[in-house]
Amino acid sequence: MNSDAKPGDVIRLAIPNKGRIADPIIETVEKSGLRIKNSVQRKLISRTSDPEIEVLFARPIDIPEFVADGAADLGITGKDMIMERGSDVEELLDLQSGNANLVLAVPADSDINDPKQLDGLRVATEFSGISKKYFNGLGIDVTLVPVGGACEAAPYLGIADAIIDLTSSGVTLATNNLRVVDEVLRSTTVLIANRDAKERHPEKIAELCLALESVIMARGQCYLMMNVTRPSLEEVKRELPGLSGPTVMDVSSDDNLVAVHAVVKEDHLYSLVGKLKKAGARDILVIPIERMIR
Ligand SMILES: Nc1ncnc2c1ncn2[C@@H]1O[C@H](COP(=O)(O)OP(=O)(O)OP(=O)(O)O)[C@@H](O)[C@H]1O
Ligand SMILES: O=P(O)(O)OC[C@H]1O[C@H](OP(=O)(O)OP(=O)(O)O)[C@H](O)[C@@H]1O
Ligand SMILES: [Mg+2]
Repeated sequence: MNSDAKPGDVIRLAIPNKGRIADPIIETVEKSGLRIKNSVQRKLISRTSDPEIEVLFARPIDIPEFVADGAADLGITGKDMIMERGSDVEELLDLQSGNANLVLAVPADSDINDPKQLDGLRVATEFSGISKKYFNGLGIDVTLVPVGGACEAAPYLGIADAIIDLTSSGVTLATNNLRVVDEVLRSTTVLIANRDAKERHPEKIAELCLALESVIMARGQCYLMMNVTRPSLEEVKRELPGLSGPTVMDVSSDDNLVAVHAVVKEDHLYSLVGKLKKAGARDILVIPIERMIR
């Protein structure tokens, strides 16, 4: 057995080795408590803080088939990669990151406003599998022009009348004077498994899902602690939405004082702290939340 061969009882999790979704995925996995031993060197196979789980670093587009054919038990990659490969895998969890839309776009001055107008025309794309299914579903016969990247140049170069490509900020489309005609797919990063892995390791997979979910739930939330005199309590509580209302505790050193704790959205904090102070709160502490399980 070579050094990278997987002993039977170890679960292999494939994650991206490069590209814009790689680091956010590694960060989420590490924040869940599963530390990756060689995440810097990006060795092919890396041990983790859980002796029963190892990580396989791979290209995002290869991860769906690695999971489907058993080279890995689990994987984290983009939904668009899974759809493009048409892999037989099960989605276990949406990591709610790596958001990208796969869109059909045409030159801004084109008279095409409906995909049906592309019948008999050419469409350049890196996503031939998804595009074929999309146009078949619409009953439209187009010529797909496969490209390996920089798809947005195709109409300008005269090799296609439209493109199907990813967009997130919209800068590439705008820069290349391209206009969206239809949305083909909304992609996020997802945790996937093959059926065999789900049957052999139900508890470990459930444990990993819960750990990852706790990181996702905690995103954008923070923990507030403050002291409030009893007469100000009602006014302070009115300012605190919280998950299930704030927690109020007696302060042993002072009968007139209570401690108030609450989970609040980080983006409410800027205006909230001033309102709480005005309502009578003091000694206000803001603490980041790493994980949250409802
Ligand atoms: N512009 C983008 N915005 C958001 N997500 C993107 C974008 N481009 C690619 N992705 C996502 O990154 C994942 C991997 O795609 P890909 O391998 O092309 O990565 P990349 O970051 O674009 O790297 P590369 O530089 O090799 O193109 C896919 O799931 C895809 O949805
Ligand atoms: O909406 P935006 O934020 O502008 O991103 C969209 C661009 O990102 C991807 O290209 P990438 O930069 O990954 O190059 P690639 O085509 O070689 O993958 C995609 O193919 C688009 O061209
Ligand atoms: Mg890319």
